[in-house]
Amino acid sequence: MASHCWGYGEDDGPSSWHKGYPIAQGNRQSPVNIITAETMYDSSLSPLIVSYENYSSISISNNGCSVAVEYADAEQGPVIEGGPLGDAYRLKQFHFHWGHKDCQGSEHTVDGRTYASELHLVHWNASKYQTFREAVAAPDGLAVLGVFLETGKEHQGLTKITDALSMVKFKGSTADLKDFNPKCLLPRNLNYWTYPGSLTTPPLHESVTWIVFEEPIEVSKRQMEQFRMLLFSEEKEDEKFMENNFRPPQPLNGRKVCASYN
Ligand SMILES: CCCCCOc1ccc(S(N)(=O)=O)cc1
Ligand SMILES: [Zn+2]
Repeated sequence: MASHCWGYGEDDGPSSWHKGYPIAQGNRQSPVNIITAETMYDSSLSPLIVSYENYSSISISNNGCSVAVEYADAEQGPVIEGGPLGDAYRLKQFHFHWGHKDCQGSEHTVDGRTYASELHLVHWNASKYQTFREAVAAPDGLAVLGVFLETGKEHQGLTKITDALSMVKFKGSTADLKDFNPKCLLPRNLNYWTYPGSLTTPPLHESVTWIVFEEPIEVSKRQMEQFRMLLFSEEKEDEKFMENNFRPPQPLNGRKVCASYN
């Protein structure tokens, strides 16, 4: 499989990714099902420090498998540290995974429960590596914050994103999106689970320290519908709605999921 001919369809979906990316069958793949009774409270986990004050978002784009908001690569940019992290990790982009309907769409699951969507805030270890591309393949290269989305009341902060989706309907489209503060997308309670894993899309590098928040954020059904009007396809191609762009849970292979709270 040449690069970028993977997808979420019948023939190019997650069950066939191993043909082009053998690491798909590796021993620290993501996402996983988090079995809460088997998580381990780790008192040595310090609180997660989220320093998103100096954010400068640049654009929102449809890359054919999700919709992503990119951040400027600046020394004093938004970073996270603490928790399971030994270094400061800089925010590169955030994106979402969602379903055809509200009862499925998340990548991680909790005791088998799926959520309508899952937000990934992707950070790279700028203390140790020079670029994102270098970090993306290193075992301590990335840290991704996972936030579950469930349907309920409208998410005020998210409306700036959901109202911009119509501008990036087609694969390959990009629009300006300045000054979006990602902090508003985090849940109130920052209790989290953490475990060593991978990218959940090709190239599936085993380079991610996952930090998944227990508390979901609420978004409206209308906001979920706005994600589902995005297309996997380009302007000239047959219309294929972007939905069910999630990988199912992968084997833990003996990995322990640690909890930041007791
Ligand atoms: C060599 C360039 C790799 C670009 C791909 O980067 C990714 C892919 C997946 C994720 S996710 N769903 O695990 O958060 C985060 C970043
Ligand atoms: Zn993702």
